[in-house]
Amino acid sequence: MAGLAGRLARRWCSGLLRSPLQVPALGLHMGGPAMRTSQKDFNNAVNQVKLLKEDPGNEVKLKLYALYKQATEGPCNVPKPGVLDFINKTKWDAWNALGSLSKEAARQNYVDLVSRLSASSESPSPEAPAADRKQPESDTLVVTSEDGITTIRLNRPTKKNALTNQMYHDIMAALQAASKDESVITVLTGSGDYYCSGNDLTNFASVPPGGLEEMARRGAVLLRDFVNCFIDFPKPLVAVVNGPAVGISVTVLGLFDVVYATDRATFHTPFSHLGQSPEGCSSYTFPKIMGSSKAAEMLIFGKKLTAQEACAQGLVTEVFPDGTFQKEVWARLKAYSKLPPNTMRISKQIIRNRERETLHTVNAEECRVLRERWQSDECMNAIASFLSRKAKL
Ligand SMILES: CCCCCC/C=C/C(=O)SCCNC(=O)CCNC(=O)[C@H](O)C(C)(C)COP(=O)(O)OP(=O)(O)OC[C@H]1O[C@@H](n2cnc3c(N)ncnc32)[C@H](O)[C@@H]1OP(=O)(O)O
Repeated sequence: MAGLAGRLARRWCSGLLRSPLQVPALGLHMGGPAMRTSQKDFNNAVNQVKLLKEDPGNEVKLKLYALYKQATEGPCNVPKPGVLDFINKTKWDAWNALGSLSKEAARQNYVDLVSRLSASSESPSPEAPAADRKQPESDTLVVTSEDGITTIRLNRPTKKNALTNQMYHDIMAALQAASKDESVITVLTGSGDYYCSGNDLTNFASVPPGGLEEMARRGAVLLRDFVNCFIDFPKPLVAVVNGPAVGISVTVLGLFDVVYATDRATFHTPFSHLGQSPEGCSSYTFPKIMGSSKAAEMLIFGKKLTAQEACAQGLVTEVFPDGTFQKEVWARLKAYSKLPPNTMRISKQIIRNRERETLHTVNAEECRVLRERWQSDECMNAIASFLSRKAKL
């Protein structure tokens, strides 16, 4: 929860430490019983925050904000912002979470926190980076090439490998590079216990100046380009599904040549729960792979399949016991990578080329429909529910 709150708060937090306008004025009545922390200590701490050498990160800034409000105004006493007012709601939640903490205790906590921050900013420890420091975007995707196999690894395990907008771009770039490199097989897999939890729902949290309409337009362009990269990928493409898969990470599987899954994996396309509609060409590939009624159960009703069920439906090529999954799969892929590369590429083309145009048409149509869905109340309410932690799959 705190991690998500911090992310949502990034925009307003970014200037909090520097701009006095964003820190409410002091000079409040701070009287009352004997206090361990004087008003002077508190005022000093407020000034000290602005002089910190290192950005303490959004989580900490949110904590500082909440303690400041509690110390100066007491328990949260303003109406809760609407669910779609993500930023103010995040701030309100942080303040409200302090409950009936006294002004004195809040002031003390604020001063203690600032003193810890000042100490650590004086002697930074490279071995112990701040837990909430943002990783460089490039770390969320790791691309390696070995034994004729290029592996694209989703590397955001703490967020179940949810796909940020940056990751969509990075995956497209990685696929472009893999299509031209020396490797013969390309693999997509995930780090940690999940394969991928689908689109990062906070992608929808920062609405650009053009409003919801512009956000939906941009999303549709990005989605179309992303899926096109899978449709046009020229070499054998293998998914090594190391855990549960959700949303777009499931739908594009219909565009892979082979899908290996651990028996821990599940396959879930909860579009109706999210007020969204199918993408990744699944409206075409899933009925073709598993028949229209099984596809409907997944894509309309959001039925989650086990790995064995997905294999029985033809979406997964083979399921492996989790304990031996990595060993067995990589041994097999290494053996396949010794096969003649041109022959494999040509075989893929003859299997896929016939329907390539159809897939592009399907992709464009799915993106057009989604663009409308993203502007619907059903969709916005579902996303707001997830972001405010009321809903989870
Ligand atoms: C260019 C745009 C293209 C869009 C294409 C359209 C794509 C559509 C889709 O992909 S639809 C599917 C969207 N995904 C979801 O709805 C999944 C939402 N996540 C969950 O329901 C759950 O997190 C879970 C079931 C995947 C895992 O539950 P659990 O094991 O209990 O873990 P946590 O919920 O505690 O998750 C840990 C941490 O990760 C964050 N997180 C997980 N998934 C997402 C996500 N999809 N978007 C954003 N954040 C996600 C979760 O919030 C936790 O964060 P925290 O530690 O609280 O900060």
